[in-house]
Amino acid sequence: MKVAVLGAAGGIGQALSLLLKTQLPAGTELSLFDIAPVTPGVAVDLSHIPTAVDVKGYGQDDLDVALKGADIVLIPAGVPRKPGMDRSDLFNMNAGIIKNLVEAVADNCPKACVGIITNPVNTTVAIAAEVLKQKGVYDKNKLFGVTTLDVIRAETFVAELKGLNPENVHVPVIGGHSGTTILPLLSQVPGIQFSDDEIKQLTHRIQNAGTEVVEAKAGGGSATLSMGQAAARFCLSLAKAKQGEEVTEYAYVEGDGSDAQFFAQAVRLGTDGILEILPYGELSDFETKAKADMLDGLKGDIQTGIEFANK
Ligand SMILES: NC(=O)c1ccc[n+]([C@@H]2O[C@H](COP(=O)([O-])OP(=O)(O)OC[C@H]3O[C@@H](n4cnc5c(N)ncnc54)[C@H](O)[C@@H]3O)[C@@H](O)[C@H]2O)c1
Ligand SMILES: O=C(O)C[C@H](O)C(=O)O
Repeated sequence: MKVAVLGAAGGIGQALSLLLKTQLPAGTELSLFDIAPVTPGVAVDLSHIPTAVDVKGYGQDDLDVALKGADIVLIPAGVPRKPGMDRSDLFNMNAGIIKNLVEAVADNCPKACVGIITNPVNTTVAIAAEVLKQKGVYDKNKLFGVTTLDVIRAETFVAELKGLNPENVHVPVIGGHSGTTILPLLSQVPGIQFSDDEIKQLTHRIQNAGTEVVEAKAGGGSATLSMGQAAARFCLSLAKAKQGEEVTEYAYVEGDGSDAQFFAQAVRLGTDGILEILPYGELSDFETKAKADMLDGLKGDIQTGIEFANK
């Protein structure tokens, strides 16, 4: 199996690559690409860790070879937020980066499962889908916006509030990946009841957790370490699924369009990507209203991506 990370020298890229070097199955090739000149050095550094994962680093001119034959591609390439910015403010910088990188994915590894981390995810995933369609290789079962960070945050915050071990807490998070489009389904957390106040406060904290990190880093970027962990979890699930294990994860994917063309939901993964998008079940009144209130915004974010890719 070959796993490629595009943007591998960045804050997320390095954390993710470290976790993948130590956790991917033996025999995997880990291919690191970034335009930053340090990239081959990051690969040499990681290559001294004694696991049977073979790391190679590629710079600026070697995108094609970095991607050739990859089974899984993770893309955290691009600019992060600073305080005062919304994720959508990153569109001008990151849209073109995603377009170029996904074109190369289509040319070099058209059958790969692709996880988009670069913000604004609500929009960059739509760009990626359009680019893959233009290249005639789009498979909606293999394109994912990585929203795992929303899930691990929700589980952490619920566990903190209720004094539980976060490993035993499971919180569905649906919708998109920005502000109110992030919709935790606290009514569906097994075995835990919340007061109305707790629901309001937790929902707000989960929706604003990215901003919490951006403000705490005070101009030094956004979440990198927790995102590295989240992306590694998602990638390892894709890898397990490729090897025949059935795994369920949440991700922002193209489903039946009943909410929006792309929508984060639980997906059952198999050897060829999504086997099944699982229904999210019955929502509480609070969640039903929150979903209704955010859908137009999410659809607008998606439309922005479609228009960008087709202009
Ligand atoms: N999906 C999520 O939940 C989530 C979470 C955190 C951050 N993000 C997003 O991930 C992105 C990266 O964040 P970061 O903190 O790692 O940023 P960073 O600045 O630390 O790293 C980004 C890396 O991308 C590289 N890069 C830029 N253009 C490139 C190109 N054309 N090809 C290859 N590499 C390129 C840069 O050289 C840099 O090394 C941001 O857009 C951020 O908003 C998403
Ligand atoms: O908040 C950001 O800009 C980065 C990321 O989307 C996050 O949720 O941490």
